[in-house]
Amino acid sequence: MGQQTVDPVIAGWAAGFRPVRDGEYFPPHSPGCVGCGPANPHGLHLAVRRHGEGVQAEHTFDDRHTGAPGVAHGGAVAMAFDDLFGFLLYLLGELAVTRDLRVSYLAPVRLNAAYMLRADHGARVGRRIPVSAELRNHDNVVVATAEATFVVVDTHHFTRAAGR
Ligand SMILES: CCCCCCCCCC(=O)SCCNC(=O)CCNC(=O)[C@H](O)C(C)(C)COP(=O)(O)OP(=O)(O)OC[C@H]1O[C@@H](n2cnc3c(N)ncnc32)[C@H](O)[C@@H]1OP(=O)(O)O
Repeated sequence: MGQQTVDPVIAGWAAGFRPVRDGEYFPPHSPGCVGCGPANPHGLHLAVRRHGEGVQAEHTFDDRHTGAPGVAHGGAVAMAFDDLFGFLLYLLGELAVTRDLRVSYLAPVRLNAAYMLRADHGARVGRRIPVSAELRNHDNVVVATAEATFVVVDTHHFTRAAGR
């Protein structure tokens, strides 16, 4: 590393994740994370908690994430899923990144309405971790689903990506 400064967020990930009890909220990936960071004014501000061996979040998309009038942009919905998957890593104790993400949009996701997100992981195979998630409306109807493959990386992946 020499004289280079290690990003404190990456250093924190490298130090490992603290245990989180069932029902407890996780810390954000970073203060500026567009999915969950409280300091990002453009972000979703997802608040994610442990639910058994999975994770869940209540979320309301707002006008900042408009696609068609009154409807959440599909990219914003995909971002919510992708960020939610990132919290499964806290449970797994692995550093990993999204290699692919497939979203099925089954019904429009309305703005300013509460939804429930839930994600679970499968068993790691090689460096691959399969994950899946659902988005349900207040009537408990599934309006979108997602599947992704996360690939396990080491901290150098993030320091390289950050140009450090
Ligand atoms: C706590 C940490 C929180 C982090 C923040 C979370 C935020 C939310 C999640 C994100 O937004 S992550 C950011 C978006 N993703 C990226 O920026 C990743 C960009 N891609 C890469 O850097 C590389 O492609 C990657 C590190 C993922 C893989 O490159 P490698 O050269 O290291 O691996 P390789 O391509 O050889 O494939 C690794 C494994 O994945 C498998 N694989 C590759 N593509 C696949 C595919 N499409 N489907 C299934 N498996 C696949 C491949 O067969 C192999 O399996 P095995 O290890 O079992 O042999």
